[in-house]
Amino acid sequence: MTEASTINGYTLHRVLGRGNTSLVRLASNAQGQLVALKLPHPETLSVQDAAERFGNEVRLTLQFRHPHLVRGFGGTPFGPGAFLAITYYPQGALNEQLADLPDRTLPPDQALRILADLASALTYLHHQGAVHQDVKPHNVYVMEDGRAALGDLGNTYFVSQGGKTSGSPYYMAPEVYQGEATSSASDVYSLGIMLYELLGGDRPFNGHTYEELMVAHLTRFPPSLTQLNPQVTRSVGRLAELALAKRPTDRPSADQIRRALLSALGETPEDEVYEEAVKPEVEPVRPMGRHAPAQVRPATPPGADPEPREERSGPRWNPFRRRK
Ligand SMILES: Nc1ncnc2c1ncn2[C@@H]1O[C@H](COP(=O)(O)OP(=O)(O)OP(=O)(O)O)[C@@H](O)[C@H]1O
Repeated sequence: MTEASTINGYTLHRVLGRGNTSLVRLASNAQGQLVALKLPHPETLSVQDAAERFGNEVRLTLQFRHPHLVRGFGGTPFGPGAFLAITYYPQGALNEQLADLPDRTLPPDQALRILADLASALTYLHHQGAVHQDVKPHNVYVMEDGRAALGDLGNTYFVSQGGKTSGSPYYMAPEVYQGEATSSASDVYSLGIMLYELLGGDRPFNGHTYEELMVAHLTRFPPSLTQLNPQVTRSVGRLAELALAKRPTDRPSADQIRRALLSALGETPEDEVYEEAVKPEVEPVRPMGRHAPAQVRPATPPGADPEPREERSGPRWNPFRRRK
């Protein structure tokens, strides 16, 4: 590397990836510890909505503490020096790991462990009064020991403060398609889609356009997971059905899912004890859309192909990219 390369005391190494919002670089701190450094694109900082989302991600990542939420080590939410230092996951995001598998399916116990970890992270967020809004493999990181962490808190909001509704069409709950605000139950639905996807090898609802996906989520019932994968037990198949209930009130809570998944792994679920959230040292970000009525901001504009054509052919193509 020839360019001068330190930012806020972190020495920059190679590029790990590039998302809609930021460039992600491998970096090391003064003690030589490797981290992933998220650096917002210049366009992110110049568009208010995107800049606020990045600031929100920095603030909440540093504030929340949970073993299955991506851990933040330091960051600056706003301005030209904005950055976020988080745990480095050598295997990249889960969608990238899945793309490398021949049939996109993990062995059941590995999938159940990842899902139980995500259910645990959601239980914590919901307990804090927050909604994640973007649960999907793109935002999940798995360590070599098989333990998972949920990341990308850019769209996370506290229910008491209100927030702009958003989501990714493949993972978005029926009521959100219908214009309702997101909730803990819509996060559970997104987890249900992942449950289906990780054990069944495909997402339960597909479509070429936003409308097709909306119709599928609102009206269709996918084949049972136990039919798709004989290794899936009836109780886990039933759990997926419940998590994908069309009515939010019919879905289990994240904690009920966590307990059921741990039982499926042969473990005895225990109550979770939470570390206190860290008091933010950074300037609080103005809650997004506080005064605005809940407004659906789907990842794909209505009528458009939900899978961005320009990236479809690449091996790292990611159909869940959020549009700015
Ligand atoms: N902690 C990490 N460890 C290793 N690789 C990472 C990490 N975070 C991100 N990456 C890599 O960088 C890519 C881009 O990250 P990410 O999707 O979080 O970017 P973003 O621009 O913040 O998100 P979005 O596209 O949703 O706005 C990921 O797909 C992954 O390959």
